[in-house]
Amino acid sequence: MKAREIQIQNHMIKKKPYYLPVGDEVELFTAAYEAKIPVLLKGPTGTGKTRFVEYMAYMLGKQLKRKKGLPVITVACHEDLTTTDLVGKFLLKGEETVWMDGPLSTAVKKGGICYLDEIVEARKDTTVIIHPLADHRRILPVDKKGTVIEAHESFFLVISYNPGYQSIIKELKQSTKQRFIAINFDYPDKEKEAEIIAHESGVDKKTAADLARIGEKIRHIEGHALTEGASTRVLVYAGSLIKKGISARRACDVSITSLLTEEKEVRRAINEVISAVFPG
Ligand SMILES: Nc1ncnc2c1ncn2[C@@H]1O[C@H](COP(=O)(O)OP(=O)(O)OP(=O)(O)O)[C@@H](O)[C@H]1O
Repeated sequence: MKAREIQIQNHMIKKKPYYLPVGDEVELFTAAYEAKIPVLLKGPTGTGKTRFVEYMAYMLGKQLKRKKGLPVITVACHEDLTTTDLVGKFLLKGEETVWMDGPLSTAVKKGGICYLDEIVEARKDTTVIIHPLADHRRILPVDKKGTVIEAHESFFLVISYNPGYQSIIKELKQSTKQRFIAINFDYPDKEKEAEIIAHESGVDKKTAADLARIGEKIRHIEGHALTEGASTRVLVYAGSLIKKGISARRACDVSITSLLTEEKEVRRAINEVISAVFPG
């Protein structure tokens, strides 16, 4: 079998991740976890979805009295992702054929959160594999072995997608979507975003508030010119560079302006926003 690359991260969240709730997402996720209803996180890039999953894994693990939180297995989905990548395959080892679990079957057996990032990128025949796992059955059929795995008590399925990128062809099937509850992620308000920037980058409160103001203003030109506004992530990056001694204008240039668009007019508009907040 041809070697395939699949991006997986499997880790225990040992330290409490910093996460600032922006709405009722913590309560919703906790209730869904307890009711065993899988969760779909929807929202633009860099708005804290991954951080939130890590935070919830830590918090729910504590609730379950697990010292190190729940493990999180993250799979970055792409269009070549197959059910074999997720569920597992037989491998030839010397004379023997051995079975190797995929990330999904590992999480289903051992428990913890399986986070399928950008699920909509995967082909529809791959996504349907999660259907029996995502409803009351909580089972994963392993066709190649002719077996079925019952999900571990603590297994929890979380998927994410960014509606902004998607064409109609790439929409999730209704039969997939309607097995989840959807929690919407968006940019936090200015005050909360400034708090996040200050915490994550270490800049002082005033600089963090200025960066948050830039973020908000750029998002207002978004509708006309940009596919997506400046995310909290890029504002944190700008803050981190400022903290390292780069001038505020230059930091914003390399972490915000140069990334958001190639269009001169739009860049000019972004630069105006930045220079109004950080004049020279
Ligand atoms: N509510 C929040 N609390 C704490 N940090 C946040 C929050 N929102 C955003 N961040 C910061 O923004 C960064 C990016 O967030 P994250 O990687 O979770 O985004 P994402 O929504 O998963 O993005 P993508 O869709 O591209 O994977 C985080 O590393 C963190 O520094």
